[in-house]
Amino acid sequence: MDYISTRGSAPALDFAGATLAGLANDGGLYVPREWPRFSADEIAAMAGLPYAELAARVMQPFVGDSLTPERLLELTTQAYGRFAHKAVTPLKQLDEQHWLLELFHGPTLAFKDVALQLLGLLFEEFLSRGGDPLTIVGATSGDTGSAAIDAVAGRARVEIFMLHPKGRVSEVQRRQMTTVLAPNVHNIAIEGTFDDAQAMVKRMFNDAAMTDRFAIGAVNSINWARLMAQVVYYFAAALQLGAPHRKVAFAVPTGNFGDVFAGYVAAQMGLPIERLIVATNVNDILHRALTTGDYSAGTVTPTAAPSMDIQVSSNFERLLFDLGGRDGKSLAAQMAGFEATKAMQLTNAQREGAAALFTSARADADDMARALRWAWDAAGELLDPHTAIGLHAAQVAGIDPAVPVLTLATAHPAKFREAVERATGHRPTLPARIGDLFEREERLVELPGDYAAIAEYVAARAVPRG
Ligand SMILES: Cc1ncc(COP(=O)(O)O)c(C=O)c1O
Ligand SMILES: N[C@@H](CCOP(=O)(O)O)C(=O)O
Repeated sequence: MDYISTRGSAPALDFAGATLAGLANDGGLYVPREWPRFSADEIAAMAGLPYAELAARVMQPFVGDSLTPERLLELTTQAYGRFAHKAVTPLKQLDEQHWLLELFHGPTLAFKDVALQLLGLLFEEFLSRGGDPLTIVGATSGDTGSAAIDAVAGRARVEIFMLHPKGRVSEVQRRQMTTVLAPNVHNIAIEGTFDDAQAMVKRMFNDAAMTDRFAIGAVNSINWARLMAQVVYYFAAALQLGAPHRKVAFAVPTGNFGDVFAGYVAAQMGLPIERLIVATNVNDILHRALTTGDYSAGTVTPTAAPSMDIQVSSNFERLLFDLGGRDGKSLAAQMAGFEATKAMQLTNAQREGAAALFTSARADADDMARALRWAWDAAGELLDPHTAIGLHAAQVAGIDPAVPVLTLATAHPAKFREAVERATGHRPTLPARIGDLFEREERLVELPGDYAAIAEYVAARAVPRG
């Protein structure tokens, strides 16, 4: 399997190359040249596999020759061995139609661990084969940061620089990043929003002054390997509810469009999915794009679901590429227009293609609080605010009552204790493994939201090529 850029002019790479490269050097995102497809019989044969085995089975076509099947299974076994639940991503039933797909049993209590625990091992594996040391530069609105740091802290030949928007992540989220004191971890709080941080990260991948000196790598979902690992839990969940003989729908709290794009990939691979419900908070660019075709970024409004306070959704580009006939040249022009004006219109093909599988809904603060209360009162479940937005969307999407709807529970409620307590009157407790988080020492620097300042900081601490 090789990987091509959504903007059509970067060199194609194999899986190991695309994993280490992160972003393509034409500014595009890597996608597999074609979607591998499983038959219904092949999917049926996956039922009952332990998670690590299912993961290796689903991911092998994407990995190609970069890892043997035996080595891939060793890595998935190691990655998912650190999860606190034996099923890794268990299901919980809320009522006759609605289910939670719990994705927060990893070390940092958010769905990001599912991919990043594996990605840390993939980096180690591919770097052990030679090449330059890796300088990871990432942006986080709260959860990617701690999951990526946990995955690479202390690993040889990797430095990680993680940018978060100062004051716009929860205290638990910040501490989960800043209390990791390994020398290869560098936390940077910037003035600005997640979008500002993400734009600076992407700029660094295209800054020859940096890329000539350093091998810049990505842990955000611009890195294809992130999404590949997330495809697995769509299979795991659907198989438990009767796939491939029965369709299910998924409601996905969405920001950077990575998680829900993984669902789209699962559908392309043959998993029967009724609908993918894109749930946004008031930062609703994706809801507007999917309902009206208008993809235009406004200013970011801080909410109680801060990890979704995003207006520029990186992975939407992957969807537009696929739905637009995989024409890199015309997508490059469309994205250049968006980068210049922060607005673009979807083409008819993109709109119609998206409408065939995606539905969307937007939740304001009241909708979110109502969903939190409903889950607590009706099912005795404390949700986190992001999951509550997903549940709201699941409940208003109008899915046929015969079709099970799974809401992706993307974070543990304890990461957002204040918001959960405000809505339900109940304060979730931190799981024992991070029970002492508030006693740990923090280390971070504060920098202006200015590319030159960030690049200078990284260049002074990263390990050069060679
Ligand atoms: C808890 C939580 N839910 C949902 C999302 C949105 O996921 P995505 O950016 O993949 O759309 C994020 C951040 O990415 C998150 O941290
Ligand atoms: N919500 C994310 C934002 C970054 O998204 P990513 O999936 O592209 O890494 C976060 O928590 O940091």
